[in-house]
Amino acid sequence: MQVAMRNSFTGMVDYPTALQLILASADKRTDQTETLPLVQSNGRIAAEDVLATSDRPVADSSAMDGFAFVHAEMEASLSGLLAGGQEAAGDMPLPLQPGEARGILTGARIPPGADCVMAAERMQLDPKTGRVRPLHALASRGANIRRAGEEFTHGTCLVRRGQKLDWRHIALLASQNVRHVSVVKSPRITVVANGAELATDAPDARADSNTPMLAALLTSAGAMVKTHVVSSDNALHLRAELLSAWEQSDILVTTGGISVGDTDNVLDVLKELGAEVLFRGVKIRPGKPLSVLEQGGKLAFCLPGNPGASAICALVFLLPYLRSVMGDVHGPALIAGTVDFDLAPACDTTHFVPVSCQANGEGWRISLLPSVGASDIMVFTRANALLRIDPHAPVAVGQRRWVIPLHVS
Ligand SMILES: Nc1nc2c(c(=O)[nH]1)N[C@H]1C(S)=C(S)[C@@H](COP(=O)(O)OP(=O)(O)OC[C@H]3O[C@@H](n4cnc5c(N)ncnc54)[C@H](O)[C@@H]3O)O[C@H]1N2
Ligand code: MOO
Repeated sequence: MQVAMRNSFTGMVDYPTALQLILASADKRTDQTETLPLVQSNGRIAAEDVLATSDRPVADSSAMDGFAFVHAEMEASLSGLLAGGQEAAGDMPLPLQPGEARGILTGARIPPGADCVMAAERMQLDPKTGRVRPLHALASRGANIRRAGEEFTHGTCLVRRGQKLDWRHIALLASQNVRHVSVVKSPRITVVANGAELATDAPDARADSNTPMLAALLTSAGAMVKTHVVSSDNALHLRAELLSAWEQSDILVTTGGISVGDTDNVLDVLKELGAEVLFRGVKIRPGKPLSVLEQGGKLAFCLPGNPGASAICALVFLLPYLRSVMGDVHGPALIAGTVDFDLAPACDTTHFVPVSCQANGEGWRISLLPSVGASDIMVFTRANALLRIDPHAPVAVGQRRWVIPLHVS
């Protein structure tokens, strides 16, 4: 006779269904915004479009240190044009005088009338006459002039709502004198680990690696993270911690205690607290026990205790949910490479395999790494990507596959 188990995995969903259910309940937080000084917005999601308030360059300007002049005058003059003063970036030049070649530095506004700039080293100055002319050929009309608005014009959208901001956007916005930006508020996540083995004085104590791991991963993805360890298998202790954690956060994450063992209390405790099961178990490996519950629009992600399984569930379910609630319109950039191994998934199960993805001259080569399975965290320090292998889609040497980078930013 089969041993009866609590909370068995009888109604597991497949990977696409689990992801769909999670994303469907992502309550967009893009209406919850805050305004930050520009430099503090690094890594945050823009809450609104930001438009250019001026052309860039703001006026025709020089691309070289040299001389600005009228092309037709220089072409017509054998002895060259009279060297005038010098314009630097920040000056507001007066119009060019007839017959004048005005000294000019890179970035300076072109004096009205000038239509050509030549680099100083391509010109010669006669010290006796004070005239300059090209050393060799005359540059073409319009040469070395950056045209007003050639990079972008007033009103151009510089940053779209939903863009994750980094140094590139910060530079662009700073160039427009933007001092503050409106960004989406970071979701508050509480991660609660549980298990009597996590008590330092347990007879066979184990270190908690899941809360530091998840805190790092989720912080990198833009969340504000708190962690708690319930180092006991007592359901009442867990209940008290989960109740306060859920009240104080937008997303609850638990690790451990979600399988079918006698001390796996997480599912029952959350149900007791009024949560409804979105799904119980997913046909994936590792990470099968992953269960997600919902209460009042908030989700609880119950990740398996096995550290490798916990990491993979966080990467493939929790991060997409987090990005979605933050209104992040760009997912992680996937990498395409060529696989150098064969691997057949168990039927009806989606596998997630840490892989090494190395450049080999022809592109990326995706290699399998030795791993002891769901408890393995060492493998993630050797791997740099995750390969998804769908049911009935075995991997074979030479295939092109997409992988998810492990680096989260
Ligand atoms: N009869 C069955 N047993 C198990 C099944 C099943 O279907 N039937 N599923 C297995 C799978 S798959 C997984 S994964 C694990 C997950 O179990 P739990 O989520 O309940 O995790 P625990 O039992 O609490 O711990 C498992 C393992 O992970 C270690 N752990 C737990 N928390 C942490 C932490 N914070 N940091 C580091 N390591 C942690 C714990 O010490 C255990 O070694 O269940 C299988 N069993
Ligand atoms: O899937 Mo569990 O996640 O094998 O350890």
